[in-house]
Amino acid sequence: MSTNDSVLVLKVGGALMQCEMGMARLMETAAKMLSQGQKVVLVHGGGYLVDEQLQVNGMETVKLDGLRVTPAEQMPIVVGALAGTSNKILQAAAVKAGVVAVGMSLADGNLVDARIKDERLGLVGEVSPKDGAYINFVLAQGWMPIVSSIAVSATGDLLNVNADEAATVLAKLVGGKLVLLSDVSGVLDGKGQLIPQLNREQIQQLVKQGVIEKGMKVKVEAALDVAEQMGQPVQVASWRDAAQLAALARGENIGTQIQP
Ligand SMILES: Nc1ncnc2c1ncn2[C@@H]1O[C@H](COP(=O)(O)OP(=O)(O)O)[C@@H](O)[C@H]1O
Ligand SMILES: CC(=O)N[C@@H](CCC(=O)OP(=O)(O)O)C(=O)O
Repeated sequence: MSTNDSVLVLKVGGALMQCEMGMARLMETAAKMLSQGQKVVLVHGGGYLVDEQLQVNGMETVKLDGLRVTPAEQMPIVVGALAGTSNKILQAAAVKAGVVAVGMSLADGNLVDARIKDERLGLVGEVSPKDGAYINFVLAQGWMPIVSSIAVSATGDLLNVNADEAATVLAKLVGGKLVLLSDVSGVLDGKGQLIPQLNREQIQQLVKQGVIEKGMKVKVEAALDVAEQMGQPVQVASWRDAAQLAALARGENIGTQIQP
């Protein structure tokens, strides 16, 4: 697959939407990159907001290996929190920073193929890249797509896709460089120290030891899939860290490099 260095696919975790300052800093970084001609796709999660909304509605959060078990009765809440509230909160922050943002989901413009991932997870989707025309059109205007991880299957079911997996598929679709920004500075070792680089073997070892778990396990496995398929490192870093964002804007590597 060809790689176009001028597209950066940035994924942000849901905790960002609870931090005004974090959103402002991220959008200022995006505005700077866009003004330099860098194309940016922003993919977002919103797991925290989904948890909160489920609780308010008297429903339970159940996760299997970092993925939300999504029964049909929870779907309206999941879609509202991700494709609605989270997407629009980020769009508002983008507009405030002077970025022209186009809010969308994986269901728009034939971007992906989506199917049920595993019956045990309910309406959780697995996606693969399909047609880049829509997102490439948006990018060609100098606009920033802000993409939620809600997809629709060929049979018309709404599906909940893990946002790290959504970001990997969009990175493959646009041939972009992938950076996964979470609330931790990167992948941490058993002592809480940042690990600068990881390959498949090291990841398997750390997962086995229980050092990499839950959401970070999903993230690192998604990153490894892209790194191996595209033959380029994927970065796992933090949106909280102003120095990392500044380095990102300068085109430097930040956080943990997941190596092909
Ligand atoms: N080895 C690890 N290094 C860093 N974080 C880890 C590790 N293992 C588990 N985690 C957890 O993974 C979380 C990040 O994954 P997740 O919550 O899915 O992030 P996001 O919502 O930002 O995508 C961290 O906040 C941390 O609690
Ligand atoms: C299937 C699945 O787990 N979907 C995720 C989608 C949101 C997400 O991934 O949010 P973060 O990036 O904030 O974790 C969920 O429902 O929480």
